[in-house]
Amino acid sequence: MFNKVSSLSQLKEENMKADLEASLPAGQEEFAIRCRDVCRSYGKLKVLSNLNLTVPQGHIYGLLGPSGCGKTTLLKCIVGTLKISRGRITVLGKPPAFPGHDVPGKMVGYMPQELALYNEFTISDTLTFFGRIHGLTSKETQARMDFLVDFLDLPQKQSLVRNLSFFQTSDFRKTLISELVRCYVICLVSSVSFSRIWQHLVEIVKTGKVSVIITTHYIEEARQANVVGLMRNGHLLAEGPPDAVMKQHSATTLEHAFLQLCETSDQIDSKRGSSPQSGPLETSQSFESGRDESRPILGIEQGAAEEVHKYSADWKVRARHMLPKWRNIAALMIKTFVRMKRMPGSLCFHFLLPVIQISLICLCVGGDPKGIQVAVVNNETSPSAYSQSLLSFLDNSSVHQVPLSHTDAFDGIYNGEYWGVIGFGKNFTSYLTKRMIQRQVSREVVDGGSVHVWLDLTSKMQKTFSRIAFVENKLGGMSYLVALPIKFEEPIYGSLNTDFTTFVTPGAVLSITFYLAVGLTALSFVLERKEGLLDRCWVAGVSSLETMLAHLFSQLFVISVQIILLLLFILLVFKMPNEGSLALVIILIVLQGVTGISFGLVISAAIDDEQSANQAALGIFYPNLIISGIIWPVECIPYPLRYISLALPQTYASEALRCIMYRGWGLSRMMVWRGFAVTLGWNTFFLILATVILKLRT
Ligand SMILES: Nc1ncnc2c1ncn2[C@@H]1O[C@H](COP(=O)(O)OP(=O)(O)OP(=O)(O)O)[C@@H](O)[C@H]1O
Repeated sequence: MFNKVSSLSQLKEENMKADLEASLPAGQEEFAIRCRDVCRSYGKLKVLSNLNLTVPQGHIYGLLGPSGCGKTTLLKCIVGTLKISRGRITVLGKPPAFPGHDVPGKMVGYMPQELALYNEFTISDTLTFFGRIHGLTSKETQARMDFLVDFLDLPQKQSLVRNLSFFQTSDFRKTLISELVRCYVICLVSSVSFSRIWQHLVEIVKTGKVSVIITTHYIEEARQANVVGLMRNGHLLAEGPPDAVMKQHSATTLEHAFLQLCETSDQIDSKRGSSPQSGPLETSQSFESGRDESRPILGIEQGAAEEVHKYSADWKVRARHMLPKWRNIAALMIKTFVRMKRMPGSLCFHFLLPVIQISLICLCVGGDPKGIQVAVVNNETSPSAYSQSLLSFLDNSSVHQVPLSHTDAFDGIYNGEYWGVIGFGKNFTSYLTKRMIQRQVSREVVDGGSVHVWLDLTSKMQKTFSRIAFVENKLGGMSYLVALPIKFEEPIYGSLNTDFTTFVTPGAVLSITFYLAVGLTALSFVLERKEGLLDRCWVAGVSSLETMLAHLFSQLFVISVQIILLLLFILLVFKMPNEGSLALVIILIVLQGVTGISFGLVISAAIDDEQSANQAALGIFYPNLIISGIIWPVECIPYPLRYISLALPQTYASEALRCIMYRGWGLSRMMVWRGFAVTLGWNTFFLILATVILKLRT
């Protein structure tokens, strides 16, 4: 076993030498990281307070301190994913996130406390992904993969991460970063209790060009580090080699030394607190008696006054720094596709969901009602009576007529068995004839010559407005037949058979595409942020714009398949008319999908937990559906609300899609281009907003 480890170590050392053959830039040999008077707050909570820390080049630095003292915050500031409020940090000679400086980027490796692995990835997928974002060739990745699998005794490369044991996963995470990255500074937010991994890190720093900073709250674990920094309440109490720190405080363990330092710090605090002249404890004391911690340690010399560094970068370097890198976008897209491939059930569900939704709308919304039970009380018995003729006009597939006596009909409607009662008096035919022939008739004749209708307008009827409308229309139609015949000519647009489904479908297609896209993306960053994967990628040099574009492009693939299936169903299965350009129809739906993706990205960037992200996505669904004129015309919306409706992403777009599909209009018509313009405007706004939020939050 030992032989295997040492030969692997040799191989590893050779790899490291090859990787680090390019020497560090001049002036950076002394120290890897230097923090001076660093302050950082979360709102009113001051987490880092005038912190000074120095990590010499080629050392393992153990950053120790109790939970919540600010270790992770400090590491995030060092790797450039968090901005400091005050002070100065230099990593390998320049501040983090300085244009052209590869921190964050290939010079720094970071493994957060969270899992930071994709559970549905195999070991091979994981290494390939991280290798890609660190710019390794596939050959290099393969060599490192072989080393890791042997070194950690991992199962097959094709084993899923979720199937690894707890310890295998933990070791895999910790070693992954140091193994893959050709970096000069490695930051690990976790304890490294496994001796083989310590040994591994010791070998890495032996090259003299790599420095490691490890945070832990298990103080004794850091005895093996070259330097330790004891941290409390956001600043360092002491910094130095572990033996020196213990000797300084005549302690046998680091833990005792730390306790002693805490007591001293508390005493100084209380003394200062009791003296009116004294200020807060601004700078901490190092292990060298009386020495301010901001002064050099471990022989690193520094002038009495802090040298004021001025950094500048060429505009070309700045521009290159801002521009998205295709390599990173491609790596993130491939990652998303691999995840999709590993979850085929979920992918099929995403593809089929819009088809199921639009099919349900076409089948269940807007059609004619069937089998409505209506009681008929006809007091005329003659087969040639007008009442019989009028009843024969009713569509029997919709209205099921139940001939009953007056008492039974009313008992039935009171018991909820019938939707209505249609009644004819016994002299209906003769009175109706009189109404048609005579100029003036008595009230009795008017009443006896009318069809009497009693409807149950509660519950069922109210819930199904279209059915009421239908019943009223059918029954009302009988009076039109007598009094006011209307002939509908061939319509200008649409057909006489146009129903509610036809009106709803274009808006429904846009709405389904939009909301499924929101659903696909609203949780994307939330989950990745929670798992530490976003931090992990950002430290590797992936920018928020690249993350955004990668999500947009990969989700575009999913919505394209959804749109193709949707169109096949509405045009071929449900035979919705399309008089206009199919290309325009497709482009408008795709653009609405992009609006949904970018809105999802805004939610994802702004919100931290799944529940709130889900609530935000669901919360806007119904109001937007109602006031976008999708299920009922905008003209019915009362005025102040109508202005809001017109500004929404789907109101003009639904109108445009209806105009293209049913009127055959093109982009020259204002009602069409307005839908495209509003959609493009929202896309741009959401994408910029999501990028800005992501950037501000790092
Ligand atoms: N995003 C955040 N928003 C608000 N407060 C935060 C945030 N992240 C950390 N904190 C708070 O800052 C303080 C320091 O947190 P930090 O994670 O840096 O400590 P730590 O020493 O790394 O602790 P641990 O070892 O338990 O991870 C804690 O009180 C924590 O609650």
